[in-house]
Amino acid sequence: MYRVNEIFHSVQGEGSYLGCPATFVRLSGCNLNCAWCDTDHSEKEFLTAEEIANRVDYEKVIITGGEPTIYDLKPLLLELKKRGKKTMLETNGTNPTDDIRHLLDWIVCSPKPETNWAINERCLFDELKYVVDGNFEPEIHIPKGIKEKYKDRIWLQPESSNFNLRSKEAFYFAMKDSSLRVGIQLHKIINVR
Ligand SMILES: Nc1nc2[nH]cc(C(=O)O)c2c(=O)[nH]1
Ligand code: SF4
Ligand SMILES: [Mg+2]
Repeated sequence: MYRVNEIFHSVQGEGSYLGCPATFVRLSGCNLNCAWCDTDHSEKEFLTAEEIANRVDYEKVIITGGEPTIYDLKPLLLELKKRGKKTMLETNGTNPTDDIRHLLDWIVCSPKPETNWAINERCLFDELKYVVDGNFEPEIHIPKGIKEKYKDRIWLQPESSNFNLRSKEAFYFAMKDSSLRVGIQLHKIINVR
């Protein structure tokens, strides 16, 4: 059983798949407690893998939270793959993903200040997303090897409560280091889910 906050249909508002319609599965609970956490991940429903998969309408499904890797995601991912879904995960990078990598088409890792932007050595991913929050410094907080390996797939996302100022910071960071990329949260700008 999974503790679920919400299942909704929207458009990916962040990262490489920006603009793609997708079903979002927001699992409840998180292993961190970030100061600027903007997400309600309280529990609303208890659902089985099959019950969740039955509610996924779009081909793309984004599993998010909270922190989805606090669950054993295998049963859910197997159920989604059985239905031919393209599976995507949003994780804070603190837990391994190597054991579920083969069941995921895309993994977004978003390290957090709460852990000093650490990434678990068994956390495999396809792209990185850093929130530009006034404390984040690319030169200090992004490991050098990662910068080279993930060039053009490292998103700098302005923190939304101070969007104009943080966006400008993100611009300057990217202009100084061309492996970085300025991102947005489209859903927040247009105020949809
Ligand atoms: N539209 C939309 N795109 C998103 N991409 C990542 C989200 C998340 O909360 O993990 C999210 C979200 O909550 N809404
Ligand atoms: S990792 Fe994400 S969901 Fe968890 S507290 Fe931090 S911002 Fe919120
Ligand atoms: Mg969000």
